[in-house]
Amino acid sequence: MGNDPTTLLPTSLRIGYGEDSHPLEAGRELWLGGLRIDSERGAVAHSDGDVLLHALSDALLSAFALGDIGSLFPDTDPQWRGLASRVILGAVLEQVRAQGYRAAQVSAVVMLDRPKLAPHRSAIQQNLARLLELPQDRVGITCKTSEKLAPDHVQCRVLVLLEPQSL
Ligand SMILES: Nc1ccn([C@@H]2O[C@H](COP(=O)(O)O)[C@@H](O)[C@H]2O)c(=O)n1
Ligand SMILES: C[C@@]1(CO)OP(=O)(O)OP(=O)(O)OC[C@H]1O
Repeated sequence: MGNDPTTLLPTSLRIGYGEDSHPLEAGRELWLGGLRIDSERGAVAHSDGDVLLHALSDALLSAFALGDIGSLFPDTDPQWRGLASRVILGAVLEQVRAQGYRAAQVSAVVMLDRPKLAPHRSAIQQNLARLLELPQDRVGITCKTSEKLAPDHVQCRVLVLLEPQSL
């Protein structure tokens, strides 16, 4: 590896993992990855209930042991009611930048029985890539049904790899 400053030392990489889930209810909006998805039911939440942005934000915070989005935006605080989750992600990305890092790759699994998400995958991927300033092929989105094990919930798991801004 020598003294080449561009050499990628394994210890300079960070990894973060996050999860989120919300119950589904008729008359609520369904937000995923910063986009509103046409659906008969949406997430019951204090904010817009975007499980993908919540799990991603928690994964980014976890990479630096910075707590979780509930500590930054407590759901007991009325000022965060109806909060757009892109605001949460924006605040978290500021913290990531303050550590001298940026996202390098994201891998997300969204679990939802209905509606079908595959038709929205590319739009969600594109929006996440834009928010994270990443090429689209660095944002993987897997859509899964729960096989009717959790028909009344939307869930998400996210793994994120981070690299120093200096690379
Ligand atoms: N809400 C969803 C869930 C899944 N899909 C797509 O359906 C395929 C099969 O899903 P399984 O859970 O049975 O593995 C898979 O290709 C998913 O992309 C979907 O579009 N929307
Ligand atoms: C985002 C916050 C704050 O509005 O509330 P919710 O929308 O209920 O979502 P959750 O995933 O429980 O995350 C933490 C919260 O404090």
